[in-house]
Amino acid sequence: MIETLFPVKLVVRVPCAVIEHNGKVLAAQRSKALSFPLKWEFPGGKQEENETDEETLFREIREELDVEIEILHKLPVTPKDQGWREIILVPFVCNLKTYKITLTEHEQILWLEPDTLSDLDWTEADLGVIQNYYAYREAQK
Ligand SMILES: Nc1nc2c([nH]c(=O)n2[C@H]2C[C@H](O)[C@@H](COP(=O)(O)OP(=O)(O)OP(=O)(O)O)O2)c(=O)[nH]1
Repeated sequence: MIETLFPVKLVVRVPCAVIEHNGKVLAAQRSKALSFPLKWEFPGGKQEENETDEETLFREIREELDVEIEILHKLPVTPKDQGWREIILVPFVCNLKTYKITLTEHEQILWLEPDTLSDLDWTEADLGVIQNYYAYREAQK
């Protein structure tokens, strides 16, 4: 019998935050030292075992920005096949509950007018998040 082996693809769930404040949205630039160096992303990170999406989000935002956030809305999940693994971005539109941001991992952050988000060089998966965020904003009007 001929057996075909299908390698199991790693699936990585990554909750992330589209943080709104005073009409602007926070974009974070990945560090030079990480994968996707200097690309822009929404802060967040990989889910750990036994965490809910929300628990991961709050933990990662505390770790990366040292702030507390509240969730306003869950956007559609955005999968991105990276060949050897699949990233599933789980984006949440959020507000700040505390305001003093201290960066621990990112190169820099920018607060952008929503319309100008797509001017930055985002990771590929984020392009879908931005489109879904625009659709959410349209539906709010
Ligand atoms: N937090 C976040 N990660 C994103 C976004 N878009 C995107 O492709 N990613 C990818 C980058 C990372 O590979 C992964 C998040 O992992 P992480 O931030 O917890 O850790 P990492 O850079 O050390 O991950 P790795 O690539 O080295 O495995 O998801 C995004 O908008 N936010």
